[in-house]
Amino acid sequence: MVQVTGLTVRYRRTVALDGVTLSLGTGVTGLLGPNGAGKTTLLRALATVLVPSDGSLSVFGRDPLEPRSRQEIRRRLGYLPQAPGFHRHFTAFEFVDYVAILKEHTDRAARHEEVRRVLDAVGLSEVRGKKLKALSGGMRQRVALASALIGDPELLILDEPTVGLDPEQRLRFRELVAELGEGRTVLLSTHQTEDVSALCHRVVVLAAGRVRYDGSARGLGELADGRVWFSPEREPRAVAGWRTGTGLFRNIGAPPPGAQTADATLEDGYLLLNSAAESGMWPEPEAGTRPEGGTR
Ligand SMILES: Nc1ncnc2c1ncn2[C@@H]1O[C@H](COP(=O)(O)OP(=O)(O)OP(=O)(O)O)[C@@H](O)[C@H]1O
Repeated sequence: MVQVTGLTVRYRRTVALDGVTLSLGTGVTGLLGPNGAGKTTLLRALATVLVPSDGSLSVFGRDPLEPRSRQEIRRRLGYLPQAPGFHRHFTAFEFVDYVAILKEHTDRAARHEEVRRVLDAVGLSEVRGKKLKALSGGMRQRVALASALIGDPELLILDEPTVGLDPEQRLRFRELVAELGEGRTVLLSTHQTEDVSALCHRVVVLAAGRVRYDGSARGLGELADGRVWFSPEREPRAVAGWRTGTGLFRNIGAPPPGAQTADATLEDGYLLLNSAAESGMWPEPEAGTRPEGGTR
């Protein structure tokens, strides 16, 4: 569905993506990475909003640099940007309808039916006549998701879609994305490791514009197997650690002899990967390869 090869994006002197190679197929893939890792840049390149400096990109087997292909790709993908601009005086219906018009849905009756369908899919049928300025942040986020669903896209690109959602809304959102991932390709960029654990069969971790991990969600957690332990005091040998509610420190890294290790989570694996790579304690994988333990 999507093939990215040696993708490089530079903004003046900043190298936002540095030779990223990956492919995406059906299902939900999580994209994790610290601030500034290049996640949004990768998503924008895939959504054909941004032209890469180097490397190649193929979406639905087409090259987005070619104008006709780009148009075709845009018709078949849904993109939820990080900070979608809202026209506050539009109603939810008018906003999604406006996006549908931009997506060239010209038949008015069919378009309105599609707008009702996507608003229903995100659970907003009841408030479709309300102005966006009167909706909560979480509801507005769902309006944005609804507009990304116009035309039932085969590829969905979601940039931090759960920001500002309360736990119940996040749960609903997870259900919806899990459903959408059946038979579609969904790329979900997020800082929420719980969302990735709950939703994604596969995870790509970016840092400083490079792929640090590309493999199963379980495999990312497994990187921290035997490397998580509790201690009464802060542990200088831990690459990451914090005091928990019980007063004990939860540490990630190389445990001292005799330490009782705890079950590792995906977040532990992610933190270990980032912290260890930053401190040079973890061998940095080549772009597009998986570190040991990362199985698909
Ligand atoms: N339009 C731009 N002009 C100049 N530099 C940019 C631009 N957009 C992004 N960058 C830089 O490129 C790098 C990657 O940014 P990007 O927004 O892709 O990261 P991110 O992983 O999405 O971060 P976050 O998690 O904070 O959203 C950063 O160093 C950022 O400052």
